[in-house]
Amino acid sequence: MITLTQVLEILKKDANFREISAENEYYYNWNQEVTFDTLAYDSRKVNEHTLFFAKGLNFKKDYLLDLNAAFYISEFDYEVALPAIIVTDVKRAMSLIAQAFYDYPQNKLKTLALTGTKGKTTSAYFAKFILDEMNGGKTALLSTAETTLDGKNFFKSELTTPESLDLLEMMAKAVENSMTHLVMEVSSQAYKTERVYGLTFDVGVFLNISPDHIGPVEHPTLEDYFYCKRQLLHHSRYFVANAEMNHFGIIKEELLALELPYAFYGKDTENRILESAGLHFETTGSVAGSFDIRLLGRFNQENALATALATRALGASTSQIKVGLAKATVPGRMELFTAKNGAHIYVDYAHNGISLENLVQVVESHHTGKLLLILGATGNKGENRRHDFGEVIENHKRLEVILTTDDSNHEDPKAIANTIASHVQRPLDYIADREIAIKTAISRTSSPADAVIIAGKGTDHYQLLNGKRKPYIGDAEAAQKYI
Ligand SMILES: CC(=O)N[C@H]1[C@@H](OP(=O)(O)OP(=O)(O)OC[C@H]2O[C@@H](n3ccc(=O)[nH]c3=O)[C@H](O)[C@@H]2O)O[C@H](CO)[C@@H](O)[C@@H]1O[C@H](C)C(=O)N[C@@H](C)C(=O)N[C@H](CCC(=O)O)C(=O)O
Ligand SMILES: Nc1ncnc2c1ncn2[C@@H]1O[C@H](COP(=O)(O)OP(=O)(O)OP(=O)(O)O)[C@@H](O)[C@H]1O
Repeated sequence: MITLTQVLEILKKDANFREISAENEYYYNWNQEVTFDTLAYDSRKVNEHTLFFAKGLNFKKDYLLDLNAAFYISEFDYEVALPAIIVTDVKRAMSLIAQAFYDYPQNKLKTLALTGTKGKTTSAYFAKFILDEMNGGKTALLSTAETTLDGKNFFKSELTTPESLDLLEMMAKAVENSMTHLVMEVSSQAYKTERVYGLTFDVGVFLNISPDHIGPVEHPTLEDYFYCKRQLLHHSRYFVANAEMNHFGIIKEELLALELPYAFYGKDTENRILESAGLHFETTGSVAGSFDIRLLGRFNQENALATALATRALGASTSQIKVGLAKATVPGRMELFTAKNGAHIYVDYAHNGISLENLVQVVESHHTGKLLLILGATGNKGENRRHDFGEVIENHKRLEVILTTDDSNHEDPKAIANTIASHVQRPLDYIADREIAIKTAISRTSSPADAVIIAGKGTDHYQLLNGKRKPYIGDAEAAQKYI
């Protein structure tokens, strides 16, 4: 519960309050106390005691007409019967009011936030497995792949970082469920749209940066994308950063200016990977030791080192880090299945050129036999991926490729496949049905030297076709069905 007095205090303190607008008059104070028992940003989820947030690009005045709520908060006076609290920034207001409404759950959890272009989900799972070793399974997790608020039940997330209202409600549930730690991914959009406004994390991690999420609905430029991600530096008590990432210089300068305690990793720092083999690596520095992980690839060892440093800052011992990392699996990221003939089937979420290149390189270096690739490209978005995928296939002549459907949406999957194939000199197969494509690829393997890479969908159990999500068995399930 929260009162109108508390709401106005929060907004005034944040220099976000403009006025209350009611019945054609403006007020700085309201002479009657009001108690709100729910907060909502969806007009379909209100009651007469709700404080409603009118926000969003697609918000319509119609949602407020005849709305049975107590007050609404907005940047815009819609001049409707319902009294309005007018603010300069509704999303900031939503975050701060939600924190008070849920009694500041962030202060009752030790929080670890991860950002970066690649590796957030993988590192978030690594961190959860390590912290679970330390706290006996009391780590809540908010990731692109899955969310858990009790450490046992997992559900699929809609956004990488939820809207502040949902986020604070989830944090409060985690506290109610006796969780002691929360690991979460913080996307650049979260900072751009104030989903984490007013939150400070115990540990922040910056994994890497490369051009991504640049476009009309996300970030106008790489500068904006990077700047938004760097906001995590300003909202962490301790920071871990990859010294090998692009533009690391400014991160270092910014951290020094903030006088924040930090750990850097990568060459030319004390925290380095010394020796690295398939699933084993050795490190030097504050978490020196030898570690095993279940995911191939040097970048996953870097994710593991970043996570080791971050969880160390939260009190994890080297042995807890070792055990956690050795146990960690990540849904849809380098999931490995072994066929009866010994061939390895890799299911990975890689859905752009860079990720696919990394993935293929890793698998190629571990398999001397046949290398099959199941791949499609999304329709009506990321069109340049078709060219990038073509380049990867062209660069790796050993790949035997079966092109297939991957969220073709309003486009023809065959036409998408033809565009990928147009960038490749050799012929590629095409099987529209993704499950049959997977079955076919597995049937073409014969020994442990062979591998099938199923790229793109990761944990998705749907195909986006003609604007609708149609049920799909899932890559991992299809792999297990036919091995
Ligand atoms: C830019 C942005 O933050 N967009 C998110 C935001 O949209 P918005 O605030 O503009 O709201 P909107 O969808 O235009 O809808 C308007 C409002 O009308 C309300 N409504 C609607 C219908 C009705 O009858 N009554 C009503 O009140 C809705 O509840 C909503 O509050 O709030 C919506 C939920 O309230 C999100 O679904 C939406 O995510 C969009 C769709 C999205 O996909 N965002 C992506 C770009 C994103 O955030 N991605 C990052 C990941 C990036 C990464 O991988 O690194 C993420 O964190 O997920
Ligand atoms: N540190 C890394 N550097 C480069 N590539 C990586 C790294 N970690 C993971 N990848 C690759 O990127 C893919 C996505 O990994 P993951 O889901 O962990 O990242 P993410 O940051 O959550 O991604 P997204 O923002 O696309 O959801 C993996 O399937 C893997 O191929």
